[in-house]
Amino acid sequence: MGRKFFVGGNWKCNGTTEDVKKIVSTLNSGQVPSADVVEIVVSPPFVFIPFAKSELKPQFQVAAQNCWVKKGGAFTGEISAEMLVNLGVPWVIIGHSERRAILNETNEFVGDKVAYALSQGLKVIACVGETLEEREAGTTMQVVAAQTKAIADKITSWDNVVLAYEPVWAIGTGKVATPAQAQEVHAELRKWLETNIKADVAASTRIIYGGSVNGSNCKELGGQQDVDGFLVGGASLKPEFIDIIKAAE
Ligand SMILES: O=C(COP(=O)(O)O)NO
Repeated sequence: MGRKFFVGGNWKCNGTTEDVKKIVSTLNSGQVPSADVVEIVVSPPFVFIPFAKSELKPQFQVAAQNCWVKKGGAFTGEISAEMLVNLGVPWVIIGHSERRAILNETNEFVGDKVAYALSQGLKVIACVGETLEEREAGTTMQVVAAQTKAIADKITSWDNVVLAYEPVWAIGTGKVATPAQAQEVHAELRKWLETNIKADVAASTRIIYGGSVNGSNCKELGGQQDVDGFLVGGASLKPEFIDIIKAAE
């Protein structure tokens, strides 16, 4: 398979300058596996990106949590992909369920954002995931396939895309998906890529899980054949994030 394990930390809308200094210090002093074993990307709020990027050890890459859908300009409040590239930020998270739900980001808008970010040279963590209602209705795969298709329809290469499956009902709830639930959807997503894109894209694309990952559940989740890592929220703000990264071993 040869997919390098990938652990992302999504700090969301959290932190003060003091908090960030503490998190950076904890990460820099953590004993993590080597860069040929695990790829680590932490995603501070925009305002802390320059500090975090300058203070973190090189093994900790930095991501933005979003970027605008086209070239910058008269879009008050937005941050453009060009600005992130100019800052030397290599990654961006796009399509997080909180943005889909709260800011009504549609599948097509997310697809356009992923395409534009890639076109500017950014690497993208693209998020998909179903709500509890959608899972209980038995429509999980239809939902995440439609979300993935909306991205696939707009891009020409998956080389710089990591797909994050984050069931909405597991985000911030403590109700983590079981390893079997995660593996089932990851395997279906990989099959979707094989059927609709190309076999080598399916084999090489990292599909990571997010939703209440912590130091206790990460090992079993990460041991699933099609779980290539995590996108961690709450626990990425705590020292246990180092333990989660070690699940790569
Ligand atoms: O939203 C998440 C997961 O958040 P939690 O780990 O806090 O469930 N990742 O992007």
